[in-house]
Amino acid sequence: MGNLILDRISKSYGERKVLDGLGFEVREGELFGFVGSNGAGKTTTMRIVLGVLAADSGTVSWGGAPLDESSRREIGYMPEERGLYPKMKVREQLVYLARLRGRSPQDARRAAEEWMERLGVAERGGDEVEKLSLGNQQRVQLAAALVHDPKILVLDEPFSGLDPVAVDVMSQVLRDKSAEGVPVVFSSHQLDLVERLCDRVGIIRGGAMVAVGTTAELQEQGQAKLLCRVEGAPDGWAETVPGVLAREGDLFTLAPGADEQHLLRAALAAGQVREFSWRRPTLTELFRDVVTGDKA
Ligand SMILES: Nc1ncnc2c1ncn2[C@@H]1O[C@H](COP(=O)(O)OP(=O)(O)OP(=O)(O)O)[C@@H](O)[C@H]1O
Repeated sequence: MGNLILDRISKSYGERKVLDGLGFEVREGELFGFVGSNGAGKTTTMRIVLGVLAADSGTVSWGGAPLDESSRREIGYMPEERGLYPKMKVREQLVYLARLRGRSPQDARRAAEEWMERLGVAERGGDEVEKLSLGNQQRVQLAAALVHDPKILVLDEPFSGLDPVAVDVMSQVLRDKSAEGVPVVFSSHQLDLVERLCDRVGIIRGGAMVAVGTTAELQEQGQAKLLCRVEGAPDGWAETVPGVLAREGDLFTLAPGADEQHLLRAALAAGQVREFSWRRPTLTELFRDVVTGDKA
């Protein structure tokens, strides 16, 4: 196995620089969430890892050696523009893809059956891909990424459009693959899911990584807020409390070093205090801060 390392990747389309010295590492056995706004460069990055696109500069290595044609065969890839043959039957297609990556006919057939079963599309094995619903096509697409027993997984928005049951199935498969030691990187706009699932998260903005770490590490960098819920308080009760910088509903942002006891005392004086606790920012809040530039 080994770590997947992207180092100072740059890529321009004509005059337009899309990736600007991007670097990050997906460790073996790690589930890494790759997030960023539309057009930030996620798909471009993944296609460079795959070798479908060439970077202008920078390197991609795995286990200490640059990725080459042979090591790229060990990647399981789920492209954003799903790449199945619509007229080919599900089972045939999976066997074909596994064979293409060098698996024996028996291994390819066995793996196709196993993954169809695991991903809940076994009864559709004899159907043409185009006859499946989009969500089921996506399950087949994941099977296609897994059928050759990849040592690296790169998945472009694997969760988009899936129903909650399929999200759970997909999540468990990714967890299991990473538990086997495979570095798994996937992009997603579903940040609650990324927060729940990933060991580490990288946020890309303007073609560069602006934050990388575990959710807890990123939360350390974000500003904690105070949740203060008071019943029966008049509007504007907190307006003159020292140290309060901003308020959104029951959430208060305090000035650095401000004493939260001022707010508590004011709240007790204003009404019935039902909740009073510090709250770390969610990944969605951190993401907003980072992509709008507040913490970049
Ligand atoms: N073949 C191309 N020619 C010119 N520009 C391109 C090409 N492919 C992508 N781009 C541009 O590169 C930028 C990055 O695109 P990319 O698809 O990598 O973003 P993304 O982060 O995957 O976005 P999304 O979340 O919307 O999928 C975009 O501005 C896009 O318009």
